[in-house]
Amino acid sequence: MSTRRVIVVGTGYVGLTTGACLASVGHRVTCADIDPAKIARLRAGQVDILETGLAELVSGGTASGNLDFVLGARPAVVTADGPVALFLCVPTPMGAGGEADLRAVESVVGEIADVLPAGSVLVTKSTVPVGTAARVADMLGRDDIAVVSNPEFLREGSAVSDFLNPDRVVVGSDDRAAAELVGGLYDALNAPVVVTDAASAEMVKYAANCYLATKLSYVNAIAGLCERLGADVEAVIEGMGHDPRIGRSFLRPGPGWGGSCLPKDTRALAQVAEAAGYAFPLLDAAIDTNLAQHAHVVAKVRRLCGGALAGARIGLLGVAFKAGTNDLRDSPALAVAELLAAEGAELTAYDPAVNGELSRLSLVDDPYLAVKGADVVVVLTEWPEFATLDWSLVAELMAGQSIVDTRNLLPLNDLRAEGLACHPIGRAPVVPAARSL
Ligand SMILES: NC(=O)c1ccc[n+]([C@@H]2O[C@H](COP(=O)([O-])OP(=O)(O)OC[C@H]3O[C@@H](n4cnc5c(N)ncnc54)[C@H](O)[C@@H]3O)[C@@H](O)[C@H]2O)c1
Ligand SMILES: O=c1ccn([C@@H]2O[C@H](COP(=O)(O)OP(=O)(O)O[C@H]3O[C@H](CO)[C@@H](O)[C@H](O)[C@H]3O)[C@@H](O)[C@H]2O)c(=O)[nH]1
Repeated sequence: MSTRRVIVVGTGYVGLTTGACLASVGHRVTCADIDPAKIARLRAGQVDILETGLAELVSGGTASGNLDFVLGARPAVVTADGPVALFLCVPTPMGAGGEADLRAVESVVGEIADVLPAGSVLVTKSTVPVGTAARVADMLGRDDIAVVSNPEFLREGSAVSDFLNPDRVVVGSDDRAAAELVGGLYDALNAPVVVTDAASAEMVKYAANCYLATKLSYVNAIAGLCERLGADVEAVIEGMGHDPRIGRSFLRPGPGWGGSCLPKDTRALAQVAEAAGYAFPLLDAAIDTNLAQHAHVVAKVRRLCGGALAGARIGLLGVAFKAGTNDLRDSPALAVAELLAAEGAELTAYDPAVNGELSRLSLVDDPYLAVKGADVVVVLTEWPEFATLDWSLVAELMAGQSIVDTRNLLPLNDLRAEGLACHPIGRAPVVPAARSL
């Protein structure tokens, strides 16, 4: 089987990064999307998402002739004059019962089934449950097309760098030659390539994301216990992280994990396990611990407001689900905001990457406007600039003195010096000498 062309369907975080990066290593790539406005903007070199280096790769690819943009998957496929590797990078959001909603995947497969050139490979890069490659092959009904699972592990905010420097490339298919062919598209990246069957490749993605989520729920639970017992989670992480079996990465406590992937993928695997009659209490507990972490942050704020949030003015620093992105999908900051608002708190928020309208809170374009008049300020996203605010000015602007730092980001002694009390996660509060809280 030979493949001359790459087509990427879906130009979001994964699709646009995949298309632009594959073009940058020499492949001839056409990116397709269902959204006409997005295609028009991409043709004009405009990239909507906040990803370092992506706009440059898009303009470089367009200029070199290696990258172009087409409205619709079918029109992109019919222009191909020979076999293609077609990457499905469409959304697989959480369905009503927690399951992965595969309607976009199925819709694209239906759209292209009869026009895919013989000898092509259909690659599922969207995160899809075990068995989807087999189902896609059934839907295609073509024995001249191979289906390969090639899950993606990039993180938002560092998508280009993650894609171009992957820890590994996973390709799975019941047609080994097709899997190797897709693995070969990544040759220029010099990454380890794991070649396996389709079901195992699909499982790798959920196993990895659910492991990461479980690791974070574990560290958040340890942080909660540290608060009760008078230990310092930062020292605990340092002590644990030296053990290479544990590692230092992905061990930061926070307001809970969120984003467009971990919440939906944990729920999807839990749903798959339940449907298979397989008890997976560890995964259920990781999800429940995460919801409890949002509530834990709210309880801290409530306590600092004297036991009731009704009418309290709360300043929020950060609404994105993590620093480096403007993505709000399943943001723990918004989950916390929602709970605070439900108890009657009045919320003003600032995020350096987010503007526009949000329900339940007033979004301002200056951190000092967010803290002005606040009884309590809560840091919810780890933007580095929050660590270097003018604490003297913050103290002057706030109505109260308490800051809840859910990312353990702030310079505790600088805050104390300005008369502010800082309440981190998993470690003792640092309060001004004259005050007792
Ligand atoms: N965001 C991440 O960090 C990340 C990382 C790894 C894997 N994934 C997985 O990759 C998949 C895509 O995620 P994303 O974050 O890139 O999504 P996204 O929402 O950013 O982008 C999806 C794109 O697909 C387009 N689309 C939807 N239906 C279409 C159709 N029928 N035809 C053509 N285009 C269509 C949308 O217009 C949109 O531009 C999901 O399965 C997700 O779980 C995401
Ligand atoms: O030590 C840490 C690391 C992360 N987080 C939080 O965990 C969530 C997820 O963060 P991250 O994994 O960096 O973001 P994503 O971009 O959603 O990436 C995850 O989800 C992607 C989509 O499946 C995968 O491809 C990536 O490998 C996987 O890391 C965010 O709310 C972070 O704030 C912490 O609280 N502490």
